[in-house]
Amino acid sequence: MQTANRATHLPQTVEPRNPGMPLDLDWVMRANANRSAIERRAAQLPARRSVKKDHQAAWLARAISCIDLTTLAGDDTEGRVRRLCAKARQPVRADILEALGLPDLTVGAVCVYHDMIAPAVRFLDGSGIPVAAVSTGFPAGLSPFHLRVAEIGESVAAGAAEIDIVISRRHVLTGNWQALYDEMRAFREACGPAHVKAILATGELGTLQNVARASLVAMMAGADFIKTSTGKESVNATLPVSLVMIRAIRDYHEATGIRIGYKPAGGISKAKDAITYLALIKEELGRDWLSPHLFRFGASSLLGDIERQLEHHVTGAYSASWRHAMA
Ligand SMILES: O=C[C@H](O)COP(=O)(O)O
Repeated sequence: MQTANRATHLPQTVEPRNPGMPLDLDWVMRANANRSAIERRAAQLPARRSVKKDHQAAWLARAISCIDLTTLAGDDTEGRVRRLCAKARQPVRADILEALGLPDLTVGAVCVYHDMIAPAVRFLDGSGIPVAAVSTGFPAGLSPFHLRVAEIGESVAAGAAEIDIVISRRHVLTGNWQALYDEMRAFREACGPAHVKAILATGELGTLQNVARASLVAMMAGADFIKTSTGKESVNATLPVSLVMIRAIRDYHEATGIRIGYKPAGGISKAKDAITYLALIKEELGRDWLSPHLFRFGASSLLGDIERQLEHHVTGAYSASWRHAMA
C-alpha cells in the first residue's frame, strides 16, 4: 500500500516499488494472446454486469477515487487547470458527497502537460492529490532521446509526483525488445522517486501479442503502472487490450510478487463503462487492485457522467450535462 505524502506530493511506498528485473527474452517471446478467446470474454463483460442502487453508487465513488482527471490540450491555460483542480478536490456537489457519506472524496490525480505542472501543484496544495505529467515527447515520443530523458527530470523538479511516459512504438513493431527495455529503464531512472506509468499506445502496436510482450518488457524495466493509450491514437482503451495487459500484470505478480498498476486511458466517458472496467479488474486481479495505488482511469470527461449518475442516485433526478462540463 502507498499513501500520499502531503508535504511533497510524492507517493510513499509501504510495499516496495517495482525494482524491475533483467530482460527475460524467453518469457517475453512465450507471451501470447488468443485474439478470439479474448474478444469473446471481453464481449461478455458489459452484458454480465448489472450493478444497482447502493452498490452502483459505491462502485462509482470508487471509480472517482481512481480517476486521473486530465486536460491535455494545446489551449490549456492556468484558468482551465485551476477549475480542473477545484473539481479534483471536490469532484461531486458537496451535498451529494455528504449524502453518500463520503465528504472527503477526491480524484486519484490531476494529469497535465509539463507547463501546467507548477500551476496544478499550486492549486492542489494541501489536498494530497498528486500531479501527473505526460512526458518524453508525448504523444508520439519521437523527440531526441536525451531531450525525452531531460523532460522527465524537469517535470519531477517542477513537482510532478507521477510521470506518464510514452514508449517508442517502433521498438515493438520491429521486435527490438532490448531497445524497448533500455529505453524504459532510462525513463524509470530519470523519474527517481516519481512513479512512472508506461504508455504503450496499444492502438499503434499492431497485434495483441505485441501488447502482451510490450507490457512484460515495460514491467521488467521497472514501470510502476502500464497504461493503454495517450488518448490521441485513433484507437485508445478497449476491453480486449485491457484483458491482455491485466493478464500480463497478473503473470508478473505471480512470478515476482510485485503488483503493477493498470491505467486504461482515452475514450472512457460513461459511468457504466467505468463499472465494467472495475468489475474486470476485480475478476482478473482481485480486490487489492481496486485502489488508486494500483488502478487509474485516464479520462477528461468521465467524471461528468459519474456525477450525473450519483446526483440521480441521491436526488432521483438527472441534472443537465452542461452543469458538469468542467469534468
Ligand atoms: O490519459 C488520458 C487521456 O488523454 C484522456 O483521454 P479522453 O480525453 O479521451 O478521456
